[in-house]
Amino acid sequence: MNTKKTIIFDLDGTLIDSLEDIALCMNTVLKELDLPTYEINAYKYFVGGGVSVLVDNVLKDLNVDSQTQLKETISEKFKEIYDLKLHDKTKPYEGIYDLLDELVKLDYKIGILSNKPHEATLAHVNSLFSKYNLKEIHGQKSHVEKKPNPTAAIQIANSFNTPCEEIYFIGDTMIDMQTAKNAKMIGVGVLWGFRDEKELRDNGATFIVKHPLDILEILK
Ligand SMILES: O=C(O)COP(=O)(O)O
Repeated sequence: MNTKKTIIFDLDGTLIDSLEDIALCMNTVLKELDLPTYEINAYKYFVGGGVSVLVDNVLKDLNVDSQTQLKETISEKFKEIYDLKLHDKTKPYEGIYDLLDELVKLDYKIGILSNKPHEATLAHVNSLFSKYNLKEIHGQKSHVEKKPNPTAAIQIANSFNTPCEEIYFIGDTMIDMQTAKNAKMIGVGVLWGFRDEKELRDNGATFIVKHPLDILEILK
């Protein structure tokens, strides 16, 4: 029987499908500033590294002066609009509630670690997952290095009093698989999110799953 009973989930692209709301908010900002916008699917490759990487990605093909100032303006406006919006399109992926129900029944300790700003992470988790009463929910905080730096993942392991080697880290991008590797956790790459199997395997995924409930098979 498996004695490993702790799981850390990434948020965007793993627990929740947030792509459209992120894309709509960023496109609103870009339009406001008379900059080119992007198709929703392009954002699959822009998201994962936090807001600053998202902004770098939307700016990378533009030959604009004073990028730093522009970057700051876009980041601020994006955070403002994203915080205000009701995120009506953001939903857990099909099968996520069933998975969490099972994990709670099996007495798993569950944490969430996102590169989404901390306040937005809390807001989403509180609105969509409050019934699970999760104790370790962490977004990007100014004083903690973001993923793939392992610091926050290791802090969660310490709070749960579980050795890192026994923790499953579930995510949908290379950033998550690198975080798992850097924290010496077991990386599980999911294929319903923003990236493909090759990226997840190339970045150290120990397991790959196609549906949330497949995770239960790994835990057996
Ligand atoms: O908002 C982001 O860039 C990433 O968020 P995630 O870490 O939950 O995937």
